[in-house]
Amino acid sequence: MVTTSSLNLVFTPTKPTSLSWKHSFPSPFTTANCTRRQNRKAYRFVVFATVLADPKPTVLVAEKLGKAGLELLKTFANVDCSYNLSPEELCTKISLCDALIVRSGTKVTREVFERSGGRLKVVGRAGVGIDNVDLSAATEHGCLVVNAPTANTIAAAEHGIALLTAMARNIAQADASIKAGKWQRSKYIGVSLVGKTLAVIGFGKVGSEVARRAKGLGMHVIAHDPYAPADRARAIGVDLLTFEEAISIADFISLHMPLTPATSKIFNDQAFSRMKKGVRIVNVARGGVIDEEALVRALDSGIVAQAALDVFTEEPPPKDSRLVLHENVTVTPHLGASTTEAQEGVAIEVAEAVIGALRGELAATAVNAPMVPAEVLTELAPFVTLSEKLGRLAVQLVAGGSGVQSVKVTYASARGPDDLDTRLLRAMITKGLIEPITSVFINLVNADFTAKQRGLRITEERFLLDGSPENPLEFIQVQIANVESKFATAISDSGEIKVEGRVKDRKPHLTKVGSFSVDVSMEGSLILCRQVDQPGMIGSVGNILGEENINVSFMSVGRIAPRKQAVMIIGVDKEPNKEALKKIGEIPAIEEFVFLKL
Ligand SMILES: NC(=O)C1=CN([C@@H]2O[C@H](COP(=O)(O)OP(=O)(O)OC[C@H]3O[C@@H](n4cnc5c(N)ncnc54)[C@H](O)[C@@H]3O)[C@@H](O)[C@H]2O)C=CC1
Ligand SMILES: O=C(O)C(=O)COP(=O)(O)O
Repeated sequence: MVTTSSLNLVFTPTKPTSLSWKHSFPSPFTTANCTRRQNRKAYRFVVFATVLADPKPTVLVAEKLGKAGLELLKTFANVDCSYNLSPEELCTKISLCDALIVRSGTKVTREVFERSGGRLKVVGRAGVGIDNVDLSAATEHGCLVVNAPTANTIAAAEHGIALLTAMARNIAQADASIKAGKWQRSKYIGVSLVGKTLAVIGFGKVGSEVARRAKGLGMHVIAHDPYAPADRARAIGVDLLTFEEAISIADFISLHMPLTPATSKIFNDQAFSRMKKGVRIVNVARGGVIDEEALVRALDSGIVAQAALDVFTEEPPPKDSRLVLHENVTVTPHLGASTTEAQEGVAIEVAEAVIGALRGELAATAVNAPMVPAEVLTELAPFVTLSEKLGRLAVQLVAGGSGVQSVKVTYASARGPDDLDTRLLRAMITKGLIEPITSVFINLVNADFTAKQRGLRITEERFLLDGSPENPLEFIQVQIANVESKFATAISDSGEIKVEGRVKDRKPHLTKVGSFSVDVSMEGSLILCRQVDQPGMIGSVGNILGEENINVSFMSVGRIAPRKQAVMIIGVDKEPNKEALKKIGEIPAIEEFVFLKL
């Protein structure tokens, strides 16, 4: 039977477990008018574990941002507002920045991430569409991308309705004509909206607000959105139809989907050929969802009677663009989000998200990382620390040249799989496994990507325990298969390096090494020894460390049986020098030992 005894020789108080990174950026949420935001239920999780050299991070604001957002940023960071940078100027500046804030006018390309030299930690998009940010490159570089998805919804919807009504009544054309000295009342006879069918393509935040408003104008509204829940549409009195059905029965079509490979040029010759002759189209989404040349053809042939466009494939569009100059086309220069209210809103939304991310927290607007709700995170916090330390410990037990390829993580919990989100834990185990052996910086954003790139296969297993699921987890076990260990004792009976940990008093504890049960708090550095169990062992090692003035923070001995093999784990405040380690190795009863940094 394996028994455990544990002995705390010198108690070293530990810092409370903190999920924010080790840098000490002050909280920006200290002024009275920010308390509402502070109290708002935010989603938070660990993103970065770097210590930034400058006490204040630098945020590059590359496009005009609302004043309230800038003020908020300035409470926390050095803010560099440099608008209209050329791509080369952006790439040059970026290596000096921890965060970048953009709107739709800046292309955040792979080169931007490459040239940042790893310093860029977060890109904030002060708006919804993130098609101007190379998300794959961001993820590969461990750079978080956040957006401001809610604050401009109403502005975009109102602009959609403004374009719809302006188009139907020829407002822009009539305005231009009267300013040119003409009075053409019969030329600008419009069409009525009441009773007409409007197809909303993309029934998300903006699309559903457009639908609501169009119903108020007496229109019959239908929608197409492959991912929208039918009950949400029903609640607004909108029928969800297929793309073909929706575009073929509509008198008006309003576009509100994101630009993705699937939606790129979805409005092409074929789509236009299915529409009712004389259909009218509004686009406040992205220019790229329309094949603009096909739209010109459809306008020329009369299939499309009118179009009202806020967005273009290329922005600004070429001065001689046939589409823009077409007499049946009304255009605005990407003004959907441009209201005073929306700009203040997105500025605050994005500033909060960027500050949160730089502080090691994250608002609910991460685009390239999973989100963990605040209450779940509070519960998981000590397990997050445990996960990273288990990974860090396990990989240091691997003998050089073994090549870690296959890692199995077992989560023992009384909770069902739906009640336990392990993405954060897996990311932190990955971080612990990879960071000690490379110069790669790992966070929740790039953990899975980096593991995959390095050929590291991490499988997860749940071990369902009986009993009350009060604690999210009972223990976590990390096993590395097909490797040699520099501490043979760490190899379990089934042949893998195995370490297991639990959380006690919200602190991570190592509770198993190989087949030996132990119990040590996982902090500082550890010396793991295998010896023949006999009196005086703790004293012998303690004396050697004492001579070197090394504080021992705790000790734990796990043994198979009295006077048989035992594992002794000693926590030390600093790394013993080579001489001291050699002396420990020379204690006759010690069969093997290893020094590990947590
Ligand atoms: N012109 C402007 O200034 C503004 C433009 N926008 C753009 O409007 C669009 C919508 O924004 P939100 O409503 O906030 O986003 P959202 O994410 O709430 O809604 C987008 C909807 O499109 C749907 N969708 C995805 N693929 C689709 C497909 N193939 N066909 C039909 N629907 C599809 C999604 O299921 C989702 O419901 C985005 O492209 C955004 O960038 C948003 C704000 C301002
Ligand atoms: O939020 C969006 O998706 C928009 O298109 C708004 O773009 P903007 O921030 O005005 O450049």
